[in-house]
Parts: sequence; structure tokens; C-alpha cells
Amino acid sequence: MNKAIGKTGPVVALGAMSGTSLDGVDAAVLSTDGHDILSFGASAYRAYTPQDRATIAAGFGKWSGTEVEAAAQVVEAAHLVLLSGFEDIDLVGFHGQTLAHAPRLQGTLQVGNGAALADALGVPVVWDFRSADVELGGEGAPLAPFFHHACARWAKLEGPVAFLNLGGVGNLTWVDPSFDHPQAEGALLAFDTGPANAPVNDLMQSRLDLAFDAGGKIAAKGQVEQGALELFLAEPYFARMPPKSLDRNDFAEMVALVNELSDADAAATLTAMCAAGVAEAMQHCPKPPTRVLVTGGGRHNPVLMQMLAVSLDCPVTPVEDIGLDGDMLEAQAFAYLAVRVARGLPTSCPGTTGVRAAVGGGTVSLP
Ligand SMILES: Nc1ncnc2c1ncn2[C@@H]1O[C@H](COP(=O)(O)OP(=O)(O)OP(=O)(O)O)[C@@H](O)[C@H]1O
Ligand SMILES: CC(=O)N[C@H]1[C@@H]2OC[C@@H](O2)[C@@H](O)[C@@H]1O[C@H](C)C(=O)O
Repeated sequence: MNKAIGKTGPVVALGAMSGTSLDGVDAAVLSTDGHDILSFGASAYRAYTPQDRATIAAGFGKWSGTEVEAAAQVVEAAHLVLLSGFEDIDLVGFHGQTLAHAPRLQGTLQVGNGAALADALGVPVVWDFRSADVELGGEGAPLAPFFHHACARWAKLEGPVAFLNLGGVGNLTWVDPSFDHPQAEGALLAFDTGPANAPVNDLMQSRLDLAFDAGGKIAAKGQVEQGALELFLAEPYFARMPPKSLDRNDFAEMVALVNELSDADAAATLTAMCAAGVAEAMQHCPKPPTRVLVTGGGRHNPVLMQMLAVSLDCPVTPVEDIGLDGDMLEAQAFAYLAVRVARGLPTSCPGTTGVRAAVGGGTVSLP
């Protein structure tokens, strides 16, 4: 039997994440016993080609059919190439690509077949992390919070802190690291803050044929259109009590508010919407966090980071400040969560997804 499954002691796990911003696949190794992070290992990235991106994007918002199958094939092929490059791995955590997410209606769909990946790699693969949580009444997202709790303890942080992931969608985890276990009541509160980079990426793609606003250079030249920002903030999502989660394109109508603006003003306004969603999120934290640690691609955007610094009441810094790698944190999260699933430990709880009781999501496929 594989040493990761149902046992104790350290395991070397490889996690892979392909996020909503559609830039590519991240993969990263860590060693954990399912509770503590023991060490971080190698990581790698494989960008999607423009053709890959178009094929996956055609599947967004769909639950079945040829577009979904085509997207799944692209996702599987990209993962196989990337993950084959790693050696001496005990277990793989494979998130897959979210195409659609409506937890109270149809459910949540991450494509890519983990069982086929296990056969191809010759290593057990944990996948379909979100369905069990949704079936038990949870949002199925975000799932990184249990890992954020482990990170806060690994970095020996004191006092409540918040991790803010700025990918395609934004998500915030409020953590009290004084609790030994993430599922303890009061240890975690997590939810999606609103759209993050996805609207700016879509704007750049449709108007300028660019994948994203590198360095926030286009937004930096624009003015924020306050009327659009106010309409955005009037959306009921922001006042709703967490836990709560979003699909990538849930705010599409709001994003259309910038259609008439110049490229620079539209980029500035969409960037401001991301920061404003985060500022709104602060009202839901049980206590103000002592600091906000930013992970995900948005931390590379100085315009966005400056907007956050101005609108939040505590220091806002990239996770690199505490020794973490903000480009790989989500891939590492799914390595960590895979070990927890293989060991029968929970991966979400009422504070992180609104699930009725702590639950370990995920299917384990042996090769
Ligand atoms: N240098 C940069 N300047 C501005 N924006 C950047 C830069 N680098 C990355 N980004 C933004 O970050 C995005 C990638 O972020 P990330 O990899 O965290 O997203 P993801 O993992 O796909 O999404 P999610 O967390 O929603 O699943 C890019 O698409 C881009 O919008
Ligand atoms: C359904 C889904 O894939 N949600 C993603 C998405 O991207 C960011 C945000 O929305 C978050 O809720 C989640 O990803 C991170 C990795 C999570 O589960 O923690």
C-alpha cells in the first residue's frame, strides 16, 4: 500500500492547480504529515497556449457537451506533460479546471480525469476535491483555507491574519493561528471577495489581444469611473454573510459597465472593483486582521496593491514577506489537501465553505 494512504508520517505530495485566470497550470511539491508543513520542494509552471485558452474558455459556464470534453482533454494533456517532469512523488493532488460553479443549483465542475492521470503517472491521484462539500450543503470553495491555517502556523504568525488570493476571482481567508486544528470553531472564516483579475484579463484580451495588464501599466494611466464602481458595490453579494463563493463570470453585467470607457479608464475601474470587493470583505472578518498577506498573480500588479494599501486598515504585503511563494501557494494547497484526503482528515468546515460539518472532499484513484 502506498505510504500516503491511511498512514502517519511525512509524505511527499505534488499539487497541481489550473485557476480561473486561465494563464496555465502550476505544480508544486511539499512534504507534510497532513497536519504540519515539513518542507517545500520543487515547482514548475506550464502556460496554456492561446489555442488551449480558447478551448477551455469555450467550456466556461457549461456542464456537459463537446466543449466540456474538449476542455477536459486540453487540461489532462497539459497536466500530464507538466507532472511527468517530477520524480519521487508519493501522492498527487489534482484540482482540475473549474468550468462551472453553482453550488446551490447544478453543483461544481472541475474537468480532467484524475483516474486516467493516476494510471499515466503511476502514482495515486486525489481529485474532485469540491463535490463532497457541495453535497453536504457547502459552497465547495474556497478550499485553500485549511492550507492557509497550516501556512500561518508554519510561519509562526501570531494574532489573526488574512490571506488574500488574487487570481481570476478573489478569495480571503481569515485565520487565527492559535487554534491547533483548522476545523476548530473560530479558527477560520473564508469566502470569495469578488472578481479579481478575470475582468481585466478579459478586457485586455478582447480590446488589445493581451493576456493581462502587465504591471498594471494600462490601469495606471486611467481614471476610475466612480459611478460604475458604486453600481458594482451595490451588488447584494457584498453584504451577504459568508461563507459564499463565486463562479468566474458571475459579475459579467457589472464588468459591462466599463464598455464605453477608454482602455485605460476601463482597466483602472475594473482594477478598482477588485480592490473595493476586498475592502468590503473586511466587514465580515470576526476581528480585524493584523495584516493581509497577498498571494496569486494580482500581487504582481502595483496599481492593485496600491489601491489595497489605501483602502485597508492594516499592512498589505505579498506572502513572500513570510517566506512563502505566492505563485505556487494554490498548487501547494492541493498537495497538502491531497494528503489530508488520503488520511481521512477534513479539508473544509462550516467556517470555510458553510458545509454542515467538517468534511474531507476528494476521490483517491490508485494507478
Ligand atoms: N506582472 C503582472 N502584472 C499584472 N498582473 C499580473 C502579473 N502577473 C500576473 N498577473 C495577473 O494574475 C493572473 C494570474 O493569477 P493566478 O495565477 O493567481 O490565477 P489563477 O490561479 O488562475 O486563478 P484563481 O486563483 O482564481 O484560481 C494573470 O492572469 C494576471 O491577471
Ligand atoms: C470553484 C472554484 O474553482 N473556485 C476557485 C476560484 O478561484 C479563486 C476562488 O474562485 C476560489 O474560491 C477557488 O479557488 C481557490 C484555489 C480555493 O478553492 O481556495
